[in-house]
Amino acid sequence: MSAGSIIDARDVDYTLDVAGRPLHILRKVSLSVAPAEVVAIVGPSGSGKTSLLMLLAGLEKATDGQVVVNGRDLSDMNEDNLARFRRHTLGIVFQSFHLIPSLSALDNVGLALEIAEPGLSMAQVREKAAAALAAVGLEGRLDHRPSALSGGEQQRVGLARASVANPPLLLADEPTGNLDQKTGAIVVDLMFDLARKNNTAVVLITHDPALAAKADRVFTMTQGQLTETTVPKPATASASSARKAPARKPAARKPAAKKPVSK
Ligand SMILES: Nc1ncnc2c1ncn2[C@@H]1O[C@H](COP(=O)(O)OP(=O)(O)OP(=O)(O)O)[C@@H](O)[C@H]1O
Repeated sequence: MSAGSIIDARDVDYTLDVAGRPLHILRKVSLSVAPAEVVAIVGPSGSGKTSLLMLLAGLEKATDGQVVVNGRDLSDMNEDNLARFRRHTLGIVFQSFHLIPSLSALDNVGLALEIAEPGLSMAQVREKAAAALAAVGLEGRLDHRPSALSGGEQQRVGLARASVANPPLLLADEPTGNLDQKTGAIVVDLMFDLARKNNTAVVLITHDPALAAKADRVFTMTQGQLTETTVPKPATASASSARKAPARKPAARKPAAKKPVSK
């Protein structure tokens, strides 16, 4: 395993038992991501991208191989430890935002922070949540509920919520899937800028090669196999791959009738 990686997945197989037959979703997938590195995964629908993200989040277990995130081998962890790991290590950005409709933008973000850092006072929670929303340009929308926000604004709230506890890793599954192209590009720029400023690693899943090209490295998933892709950098992309990752402190999808095939 590479020393100091935020993600080190090695030879990961993920096979489901569907109606008594094995469905091989991931085959010998390996992925190593450095702290503060921004990577994108593209690939056709059904190729296994979301499944890989689920394994990295500890929401599904690999059938074979090893998934190590932030130094923790996820296959060894029970549900309590996995929940704790997720609270302190991950921010997740979803395609359909998943904001709580009855709560304001501030409270959506504040609630996530309270869960991640239960020791904070209400004043600290409000202050940090407001700062996270200001960091995504929503300082004027703190009291707005999701229904009063545009799609792009809702996804910015989702981004503020995912990053408010300053996790070392952001996982984003098609975060622009419900946005028009221009708004999607703005949200991805914001996500990558924020991650680079906070030294947060990102795994972005996207269908859009132009968005993927903004990442430090791009991978392609094809029929459950992951390969690194050489992508010419757009002239305006930040050259963050040249940046030295500084030391930092460590910090859902188809519910399904399925069960992993045991090794
Ligand atoms: N719970 C499940 N039961 C049966 N098949 C599943 C289940 N979850 C995933 N699959 C299958 O596994 C394959 C990979 O799915 P996955 O969602 O990981 O692909 P994806 O690349 O993220 O696709 P998309 O881009 O459309 O979201 C697909 O063929 C999918 O139908």
